[in-house]
Amino acid sequence: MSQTHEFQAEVKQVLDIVIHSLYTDREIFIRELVSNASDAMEKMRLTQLTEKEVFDDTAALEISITTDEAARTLTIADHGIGMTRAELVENLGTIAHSGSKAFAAALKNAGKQNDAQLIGQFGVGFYSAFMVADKVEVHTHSWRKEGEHLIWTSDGSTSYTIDDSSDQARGCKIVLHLKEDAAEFAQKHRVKQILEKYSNFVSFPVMLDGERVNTVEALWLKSKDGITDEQYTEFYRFAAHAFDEPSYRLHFQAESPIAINALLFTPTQNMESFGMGQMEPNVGLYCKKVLIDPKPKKLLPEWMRFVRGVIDSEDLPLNISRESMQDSALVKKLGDVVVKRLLKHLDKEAVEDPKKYNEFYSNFSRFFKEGIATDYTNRDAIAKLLRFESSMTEPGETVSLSDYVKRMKEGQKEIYYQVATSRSSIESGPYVAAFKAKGYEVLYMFEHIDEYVISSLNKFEDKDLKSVNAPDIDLGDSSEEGEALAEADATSLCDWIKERLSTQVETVRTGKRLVGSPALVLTPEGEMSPQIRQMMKAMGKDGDMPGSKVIFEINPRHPLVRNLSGLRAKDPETAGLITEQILDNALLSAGLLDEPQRIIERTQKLMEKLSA
Ligand SMILES: Nc1ncnc2c1ncn2[C@@H]1O[C@H](COP(=O)(O)OP(=O)(O)OP(=O)(O)O)[C@@H](O)[C@H]1O
Repeated sequence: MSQTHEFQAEVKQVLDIVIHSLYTDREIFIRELVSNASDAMEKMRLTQLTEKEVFDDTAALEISITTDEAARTLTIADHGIGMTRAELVENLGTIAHSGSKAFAAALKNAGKQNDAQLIGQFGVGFYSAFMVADKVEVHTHSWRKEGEHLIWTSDGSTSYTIDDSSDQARGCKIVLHLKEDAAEFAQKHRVKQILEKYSNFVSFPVMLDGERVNTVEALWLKSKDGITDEQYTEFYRFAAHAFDEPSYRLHFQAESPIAINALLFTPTQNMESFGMGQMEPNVGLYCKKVLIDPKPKKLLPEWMRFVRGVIDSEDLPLNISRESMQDSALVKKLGDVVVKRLLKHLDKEAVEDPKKYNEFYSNFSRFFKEGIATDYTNRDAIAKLLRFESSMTEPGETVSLSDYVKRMKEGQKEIYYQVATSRSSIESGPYVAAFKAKGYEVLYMFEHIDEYVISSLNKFEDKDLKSVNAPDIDLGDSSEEGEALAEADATSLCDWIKERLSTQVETVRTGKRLVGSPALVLTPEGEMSPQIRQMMKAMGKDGDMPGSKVIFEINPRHPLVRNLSGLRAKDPETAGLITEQILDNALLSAGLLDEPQRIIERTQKLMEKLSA
């Protein structure tokens, strides 16, 4: 029965670009199709361990590639799991997989001129066949006995058809009818040259026109000395279906507490930053070269989902089912060892080449912060990998918590930080000046989640992490010069302010930590901090937040405050307006000013008075 289906809209868009853009590196389609064939056979190998009823059970697990120059075709056949009718529709008619999803998302944000570049960055999996072919046939039979022999055909325009096929084998046979300008891919020597780059990573025989082109070897089991950087990169791209360069790699063997051969990579590009939702875990679990699970969920902690690669352990029982594997103590131990090694490795790399690490970190910091909040076991090691700007760094440069602690001043007991939207809002605000005056470094954090992350971390190397706007910080007397209000005057001014602003402030007091600014506000202990409030607001949850009162600290040395003390007897109305304005300025600096429009009216009044 012949059926015609329309491609999903996103697929049409992707295909349109694949077909029409002048992409220079077209040969990658072979890597994509061979890697799909290899994936399908890895899945088959697993299925055979648990399923008794398998169609065409004796078919050899190998990839056969055939070239036909006269017919201008290239055929890639495997005996993997194949596809049912529904799977054909789902897998080849919609954007189901991560690479193309990210590509489609990036397309939305990019101008037309970048299309070709974009394909280079993401890859489009199966659809890359249409870069070189004007017709693609997929003959397939699923491993399920009740499946049908089917042929999927398309010219890559708007639709595809599914017909019955006379082909009798399990798996997929993909026939590419090559475009005139892609005739080279029907030449055996050309295809061989391409296959040589990575066919050795395929753990099944790869046959080209009946001749074996690969020696099956698992790169991760080889000694590091015999592997070049190019081979590592090719492997990363092949195994992770990636198109970027790996940023870091870790290749190690260990015997105890458990036998491990691991080869791990971190990407350069953060796919989640393209607005395409969460990545799946992507480190395959093997036992003696046999894939047990391509995407094991509980092997590495969830926040490490950006890591790619392979973990192989001969201690794992081969017939372990995926479900019981996830809860196995052995797998947990395996994960623990690998995570520790990887965190240590990143820490070492970060110290050796801070510039490179900073670049990596700027793309992946979100994952590390998620790790701090969710991965209690590894929290301290992850904390070493965090980086922040600070009062002692140039804009854009960062410091680690370890370096912060190393350069803490004598007598300084805590690690100080401030969360705000930008460096300039921190530096023009009233909080940091007193810390700077004492020579204490303040970490600058620019994301709302930082507050939450830091409160989960709480301590680093036994030092408390403390926000500069915590109410209980005592820096001793500040070094600011200048005459202060007499204590009695200051107390009576505080009482007067408290009375006027009682709906907004809980306490009014003179503060020692103020340098150069007239006042600041602090959030009382136990109240929601400004950053958490903003986070709630951003999530639309501010409706049920109680309006909280603040602690208002005034600077008895500041001329404005000293003048105010006298003015309140002479001209209470102006003094009142000025006091309200000082409070609003302080609330604004703290990110707590909810009704900024009231400032306009008040400054208007003040200006009228001034100009009279
Ligand atoms: N040879 C094959 N045998 C069985 N299924 C296949 C084969 N080739 C492709 N598929 C199915 O089609 C889907 C889409 O393939 P495609 O290459 O576009 O993406 P992918 O390999 O899943 O994703 P990515 O390249 O991002 O890892 C695959 O996930 C798989 O389910």
